[in-house]
Amino acid sequence: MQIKIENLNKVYRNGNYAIKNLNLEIPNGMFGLLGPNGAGKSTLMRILVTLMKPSGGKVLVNDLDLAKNRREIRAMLGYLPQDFSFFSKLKTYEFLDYTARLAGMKNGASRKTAVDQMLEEVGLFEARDRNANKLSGGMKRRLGIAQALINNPKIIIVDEPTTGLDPEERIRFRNLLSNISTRDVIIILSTHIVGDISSTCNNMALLNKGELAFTGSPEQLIKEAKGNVWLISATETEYMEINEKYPVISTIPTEGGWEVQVVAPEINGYYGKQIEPNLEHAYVHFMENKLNQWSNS
Ligand SMILES: Nc1ncnc2c1ncn2[C@@H]1O[C@H](COP(=O)(O)OP(=O)(O)OP(=O)(O)O)[C@@H](O)[C@H]1O
Repeated sequence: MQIKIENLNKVYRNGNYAIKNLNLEIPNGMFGLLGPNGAGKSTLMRILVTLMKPSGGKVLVNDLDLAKNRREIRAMLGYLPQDFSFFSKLKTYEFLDYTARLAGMKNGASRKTAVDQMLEEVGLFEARDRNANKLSGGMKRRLGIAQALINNPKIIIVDEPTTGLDPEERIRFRNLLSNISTRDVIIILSTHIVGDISSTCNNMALLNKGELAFTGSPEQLIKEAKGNVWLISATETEYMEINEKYPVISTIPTEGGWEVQVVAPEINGYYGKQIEPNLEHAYVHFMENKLNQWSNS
């Protein structure tokens, strides 16, 4: 599977320019779409799932054109929207059975098998008789992914899937997606949570104000931050100054002061050492430096 996005633009009726000349290739596997609020992630997702037409440009899925082959492409899609909700009166298995019917699975016996298998896969089989609205937040998200997967989609699009989940459920959800990504599918994971991408995605894109700021592997983005992450041993007063001067990633109290992680090319006058960047550092480095440089130029 491959998605090719060419010169994509989206201007909303009120003049908001949500996607600007976007060119992007999305290969098989798990693809992370990262960007701050308002970057254009949801707009791009909505275009990809055919809920919205772009103002200009092209999207190709393998050799199919999204503008001309909407029905064929729809049949390949599974979508978990950010604000996923379901009919409260239905039991968990009833809800999934209903979505399977909507997806065109007409045969009752094979639909039942598919529903049971899917409930098993997302770890909801034991909860199948529970009302869907009584499930925990994490279980609801898993039911959301189950409805997106029920018709064996080739392209799975999940928008901010881990928002509101506790750490354990977040890891579980990521692992579930990772398992599925080993098949011949594309999973696009849109998020502003860097941790969701670092642990699962082989490729990613960084969007900012509707424009592509970076695309490549998370490792490539991390490489760009090398030499720009510091661990400073600071006194209380120094810590206050540092907080004003640099983006602080984390602080740990020590005896008589603080250990402060910052992203900066140099730390004039402070006592510290360089440390290996992770994706969170790299994201902050990129947003602080490159994007500020661009907007100033
Ligand atoms: N229906 C709409 N009408 C007008 N402008 C919109 C509409 N939906 C989104 N926008 C604007 O388009 C831009 C991109 O929004 P979008 O929701 O795609 O970003 P996002 O990256 O998904 O952000 P978030 O994480 O906050 O959902 C923003 O400036 C937003 O205000």
